[in-house]
Amino acid sequence: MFRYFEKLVDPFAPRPRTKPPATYMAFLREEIAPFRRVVPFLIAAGVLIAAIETGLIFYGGYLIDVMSESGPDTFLSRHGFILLLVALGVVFLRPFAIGVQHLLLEQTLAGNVQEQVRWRAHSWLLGQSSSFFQNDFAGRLSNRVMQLGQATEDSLYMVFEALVFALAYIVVAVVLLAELDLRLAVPLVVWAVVYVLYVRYIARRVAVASEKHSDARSRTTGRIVDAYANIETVKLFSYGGREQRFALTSLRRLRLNLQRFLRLMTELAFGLNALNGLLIVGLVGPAIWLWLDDQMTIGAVAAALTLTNRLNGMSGWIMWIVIRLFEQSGVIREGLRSVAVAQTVTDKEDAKELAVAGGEIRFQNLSHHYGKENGGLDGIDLTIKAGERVGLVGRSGAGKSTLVNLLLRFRDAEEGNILIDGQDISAVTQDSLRRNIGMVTQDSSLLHRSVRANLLYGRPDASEEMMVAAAKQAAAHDFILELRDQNMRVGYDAFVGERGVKLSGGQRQRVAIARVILKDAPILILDEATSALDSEVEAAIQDTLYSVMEGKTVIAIAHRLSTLARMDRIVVLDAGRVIETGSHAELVSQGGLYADLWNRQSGGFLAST
Ligand SMILES: Nc1ncnc2c1ncn2[C@@H]1O[C@H](COP(=O)(O)OP(=O)(O)OP(=O)(O)O)[C@@H](O)[C@H]1O
Repeated sequence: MFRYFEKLVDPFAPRPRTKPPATYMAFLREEIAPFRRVVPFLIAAGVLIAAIETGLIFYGGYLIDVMSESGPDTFLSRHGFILLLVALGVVFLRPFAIGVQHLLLEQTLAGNVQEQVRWRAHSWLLGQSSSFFQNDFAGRLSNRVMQLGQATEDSLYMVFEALVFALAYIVVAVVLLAELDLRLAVPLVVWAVVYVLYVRYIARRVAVASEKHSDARSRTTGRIVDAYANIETVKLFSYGGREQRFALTSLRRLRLNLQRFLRLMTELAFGLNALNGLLIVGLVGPAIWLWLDDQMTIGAVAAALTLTNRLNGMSGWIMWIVIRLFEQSGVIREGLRSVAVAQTVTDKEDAKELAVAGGEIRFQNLSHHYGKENGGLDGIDLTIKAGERVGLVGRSGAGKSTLVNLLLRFRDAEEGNILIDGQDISAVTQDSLRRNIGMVTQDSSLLHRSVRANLLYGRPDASEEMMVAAAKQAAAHDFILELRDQNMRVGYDAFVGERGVKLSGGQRQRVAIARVILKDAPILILDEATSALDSEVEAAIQDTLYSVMEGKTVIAIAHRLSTLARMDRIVVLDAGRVIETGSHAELVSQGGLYADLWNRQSGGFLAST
């Protein structure tokens, strides 16, 4: 039975890739949408339970009156049947209604909506551009994704468990009181109105305080995660507890925000109880007065008394629920600041798959200044022929990585186009673009998964033999076989640590090279791909890389010019512009920047060619 209710909704069902709504209500509406079949039943169950509860109170008053009127002799014959019906209702109907309500609340709603929100938010964030992630803490983003799920679940749960019940309770209570005497319904209506206004006043302040508190919490998480993720830099440079002080500033702000929030709680406790005092006096007073005047029975007074007691207890609970609701609305708003952000690099609606025949790459009037006046790239016109191997050279900051990042569409260029085999990369799907490009970087980070999972990342369908062959080509097979992690997984099954930290830089680079060999994409980008290798391994891998380059279009970035020995052409960038292009020999004889850089590097391939 549980499983039936748990499976009523599929939280991971595919959905259109649109930006999550940025406002609180629209967001909740969207998240509740998959549950729309269930909502009427949830509301019906809440109303039924409230009607039974209030009905019982008034029935209690009625029972007192019947008992005092009829006495023990005639009580059962006059009233036995109704009593039996009520007893059956209490024993069967009430638990049944509450049971169904909770199956829908816990199994269907709470059990699914949290992960639904997180899954959707995470999927959306994965589609954000690199600059989005560069501008934020990974810790803060993940905190927001996790909190968003929790807060949404909490909010919807409270609405359907408590608010529906409370609303129905007060409406039924007003109706039944009016049945007894219209004058008794008036104080309850007045109280309910003042109560709602007061709750609104407090809750709004709670929402603001909660958003600030939640923001401070995410910021603190961001700082803490950032410190852990860069623990070596912290240890190297953070003398005299500087990092601790940095975290302390955040924690102080967090505490201040929490204190502001808690002040509201105290204010609330006082205001609420003052209001409840007025309800007790306002409802029971008139009831006694009506009884004195012989206009009301003892049973009715007893019912009014029980009702006020119950409302008294319930109002605190509801207030708490409403406060939590607004608190969670603050958390949701804060989360949406990261999650409901439009993606800047997106596939066009009619985006096609990139079809690579030869792999010609053409940069046309390409400029990108990272939103600034200058820096980055400035009017690049460059064509790399199909199958050509080009070495990209330039001083640090010349724009080499920018060019590659634009080619990979990690960002969209501010001006100009990039064409691969005549197809503008902004008009094809990002998946198909990146599927056709293999890349090894200076610091290829690996995912904290097994070596096998990392190798197969670019080609999940590769066979074991293909994978091992690629590892052997990259001179990685032998050291992989010797790997062992703390969970005693060995070889290709061993985990590599976050970002691959458990491997040496050279080992990481070899796994990255094996991964690219396995991926076998027609375009290859090598960004200081062998920089972490010792010269012996590097020489071996260079040979492998050259054989891998066969038939591919290659862009190789290197500071050590000797590694570009066998490139077809060298392109020199400076301050975001192409300033020289030609073969090594041509450029050396030109006596420009390249010749300058070359002369400063001792050794080199001139001797060996
Ligand atoms: N995310 C960014 N936001 C703003 N400016 C950036 C960003 N990345 C790079 N830049 C700027 O763009 C220019 C080119 O940087 P890029 O990283 O492309 O140079 P590079 O030639 O690859 O340098 P290196 O050889 O040191 O890796 C630099 O002035 C740099 O400050």
